[in-house]
Amino acid sequence: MMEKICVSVQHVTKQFGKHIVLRNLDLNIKEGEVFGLLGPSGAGKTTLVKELSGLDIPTSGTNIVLNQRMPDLKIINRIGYMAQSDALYEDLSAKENLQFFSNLYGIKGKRQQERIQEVMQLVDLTDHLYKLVSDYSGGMMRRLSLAIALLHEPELLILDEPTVGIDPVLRKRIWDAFFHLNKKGTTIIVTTHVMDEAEKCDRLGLMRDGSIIAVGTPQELKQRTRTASIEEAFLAYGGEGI
Ligand SMILES: Nc1ncnc2c1ncn2[C@@H]1O[C@H](COP(=O)(O)OP(=O)(O)OP(=O)(O)O)[C@@H](O)[C@H]1O
Repeated sequence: MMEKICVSVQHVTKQFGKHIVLRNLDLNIKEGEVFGLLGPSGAGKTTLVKELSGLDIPTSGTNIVLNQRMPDLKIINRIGYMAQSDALYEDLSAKENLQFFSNLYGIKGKRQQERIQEVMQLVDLTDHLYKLVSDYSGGMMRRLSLAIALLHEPELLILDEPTVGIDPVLRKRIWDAFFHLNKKGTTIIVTTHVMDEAEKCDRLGLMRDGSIIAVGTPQELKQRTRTASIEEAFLAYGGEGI
């Protein structure tokens, strides 16, 4: 079977003034995979996923997402993006936040009510639907952000450190939700520092200092470097530790 490409990063460079943040990156992400971007703080992960989400543009090179050159408004509607910091209206309830974003996506009426129920169930916040977001804990806010990213049933879900500040039990629950969506066909790109999360990905791109230093399944990366863990593999590829 021919594997379809969901994301193609082609010779992408990003500079902020003299500072080169992405160095001539090339990367293909396949449809239906869970792809992890792993690297230390400052490696350029957020910069890359922002471009893939259509929120930023490269200085040079091309990002193709779902067969279109980004940024592209039609494609943005087919992507769910969860940023590192939560973009929520804290003086509104969770439900009002969900309604607001549903309206932005053009999800209305009965369908809106159904989707709100579905996504809140998925992130296990059904009991807190009417609570003001200002009364939510940090972990609850992260889950609400995830629920919002899922409202319009995106084909591609881009998650920037989705489980930061979330305890292990909830982290597992959130990853279960990712796998559930992935089984139904959603492609997932996730940035992480967390090794056990990296191990859960189908493939990983190891990033350091604006470059992708290796790509492969967790198994491949360990085998190629004859190491026992992703962390050691990262070091063997010339990473400086995460
Ligand atoms: N708007 C900006 N202007 C100037 N420099 C920026 C800007 N955005 C990012 N950078 C720089 O780009 C580099 C890469 O940042 P980026 O957030 O992409 O890294 P990261 O791998 O996602 O790190 P983290 O895990 O901490 O989020 C950093 O050195 C950062 O300071």
